[in-house]
Amino acid sequence: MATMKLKVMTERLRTDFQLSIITLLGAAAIFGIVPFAFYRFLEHNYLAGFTDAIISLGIVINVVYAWYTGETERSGFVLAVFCCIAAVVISSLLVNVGHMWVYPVLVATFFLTRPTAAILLNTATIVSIVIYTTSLQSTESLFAFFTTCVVVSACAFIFALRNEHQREEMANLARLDPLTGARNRRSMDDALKLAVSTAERVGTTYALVILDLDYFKRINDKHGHSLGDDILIHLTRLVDDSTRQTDQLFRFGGEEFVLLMPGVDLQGMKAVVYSLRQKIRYKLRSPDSPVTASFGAALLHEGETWESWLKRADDALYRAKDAGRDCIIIDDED
Ligand SMILES: Nc1nc2c(ncn2[C@@H]2O[C@H](COP(=O)(O)OP(=O)(O)OP(=O)(O)O)[C@@H](O)[C@H]2O)c(=O)[nH]1
Repeated sequence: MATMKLKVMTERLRTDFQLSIITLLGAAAIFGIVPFAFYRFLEHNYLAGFTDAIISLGIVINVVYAWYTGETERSGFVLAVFCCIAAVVISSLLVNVGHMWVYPVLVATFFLTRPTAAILLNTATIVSIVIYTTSLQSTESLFAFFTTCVVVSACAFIFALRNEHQREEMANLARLDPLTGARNRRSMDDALKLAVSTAERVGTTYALVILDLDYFKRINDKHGHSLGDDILIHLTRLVDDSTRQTDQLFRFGGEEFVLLMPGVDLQGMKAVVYSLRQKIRYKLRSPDSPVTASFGAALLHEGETWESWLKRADDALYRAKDAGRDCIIIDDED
């Protein structure tokens, strides 16, 4: 049981970047601040000791909240605000050393919350410390403090931005087909599962269309793979431009695509499929002939699993191929 829980926690840390950052910064803050809280009490500086204790408690509550609710965005923002306030309070309480705590806080804000919010929080923190702290009296020390804070914030900003960009790219690589930019098979499985659970919960209707280009092997063999690739890319654009923003296109296999459409009934599904067939016929061309596609379509039935829904659409596609290609079979019309 304990091993199972540990496994789940490790998996959450591995897959949820924001949660791992909140936990890591939380742990670092606790290990860094708690010894100081004891030290302040021992030297009878009770105000600073209580402040350190309250800061540690606030951080722990925030980390627990993030783990318990999964609301890491809100928790990260609250933690960033809390750490900034703590840095200002500690700077004004501990003359000479207090303002040193601001540096890790200025870095942490960029990892806890969005860049714009972090910039605003850092600016407010730096200005408040310059106003309230008594240890920065000379113009030189004020200037040095201000400059180092800006340099630290700028470095953290650039690093956090690059990090976010790389994470987005990696997420896209895991989700998208590299040739066409359509979503890949893995995200299709997730989307179909989500569609089935949404239909059960709120009763949304869903349509599924599988389309497969006809005699694509001949096009490849006759005109080369790179022309085949261009046709696949063009097809993806054509379907994207012809469908709603809420519709999702997935590359199911080589020249086979799946279109998932929420909020669509039988008439709506037929209208989309017939119009797609026309557009493919007239807009996709190999050098010597038009390109055509066969379609299998099915509406999601009540209580049905996503696997059986996909199979009905796939069976309809096979019947469309058997019927001579360039053909549409709607499963729900049988
Ligand atoms: N250019 C290109 N071709 C691909 C890609 N993926 C798969 N294919 C080709 O798609 C062709 C699919 O051939 P088949 O499964 O026989 O299908 P088909 O020729 O379209 O015949 P029907 O579907 O029965 O009409 C094969 O020649 C594959 O090499 C790709 O990414 N790019």
